[in-house]
Amino acid sequence: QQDETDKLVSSEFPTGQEIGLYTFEFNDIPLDELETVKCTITMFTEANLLAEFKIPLEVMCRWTLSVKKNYRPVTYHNWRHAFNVTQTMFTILYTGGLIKKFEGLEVLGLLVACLCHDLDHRGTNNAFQVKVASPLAMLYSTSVMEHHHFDHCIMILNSEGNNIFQSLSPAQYRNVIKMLEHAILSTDLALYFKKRGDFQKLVQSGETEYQDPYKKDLLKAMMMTACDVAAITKPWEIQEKVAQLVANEFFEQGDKERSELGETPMAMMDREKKDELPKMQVGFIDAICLPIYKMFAEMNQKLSPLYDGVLDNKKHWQQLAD
Ligand SMILES: CCCCn1ccc(=O)c2c(N)nc(-c3ccccc3)cc21
Ligand SMILES: [Zn+2]
Repeated sequence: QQDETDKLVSSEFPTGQEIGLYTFEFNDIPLDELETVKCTITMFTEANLLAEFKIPLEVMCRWTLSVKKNYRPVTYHNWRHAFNVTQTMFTILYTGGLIKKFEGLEVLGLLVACLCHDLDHRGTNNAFQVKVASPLAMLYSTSVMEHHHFDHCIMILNSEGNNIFQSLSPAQYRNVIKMLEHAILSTDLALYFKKRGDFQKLVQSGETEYQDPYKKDLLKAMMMTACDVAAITKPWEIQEKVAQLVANEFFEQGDKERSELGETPMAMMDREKKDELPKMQVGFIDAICLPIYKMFAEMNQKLSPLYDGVLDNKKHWQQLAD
């Protein structure tokens, strides 16, 4: 652990421009693991967070390596998913123009929340935890996995030499931890459905400031969801690969439901219905994706590349479904 951190601290870091960090079409696939770690540190550096919050580079490197290590090598909900979600948040802020609505501490909270939002994911969803009465389901009654992801995030911050918040004042520390909990819990899609009606009203009312605490929290929650499913907005060559990863992880859960529970899994998780994937993709896009990216595009036209990306992918999936 120490030598890995030392090597990273003394290595060369790419600039955001060089690696396309500011584009919605960013593609992690050509990058190796070490490059994804360096890109993560470049995001925090170029957001001026290491300087503003006096985060020693060594602590930043050690913490980033710890976060990566605490993602399991599952098919979809792995380190690369967290890395991609974080890069999307970075681009929504800096290229999408939302940065001017937030203080530095909020930007720190949002990027840390993205990187940690699926920590220690087992490749199975909340319903599965409850069905198998997993230890996590015994701990938390709602948003089971999301509570665990937050808990795991705190555990890493409390580990020796991993506290990137070490220079924060007690008030700042309390504030950023509260923001982490809110942001990570809001990645439970069940909460997105509850909240998006209110966000829709806000966007339609022409709200542009989002400075009122309630409005700002609602915007942050919607930003977390927009980043969490952003793979659906990527160029088709990337989207079709990621969709297969998501489907395969669903199928692996379906296999467990058959073998461990003797249950027939829902269609989305039933590999025997894999030829229905294109139709299910269209359903997923219509139900979850188009609404949220349409709202963001209406809020700020600099965010329309996300909406355009989903529309393009819907066409591809529609053709495959016909
Ligand atoms: C755990 C939630 C994952 C949500 N998700 C995030 C990003 C994506 O790109 C995609 C995707 N392309 N497809 C699906 C999907 C697959 C099979 C049936 C229904 C939906 C989900 C998805
Ligand atoms: Zn996620």
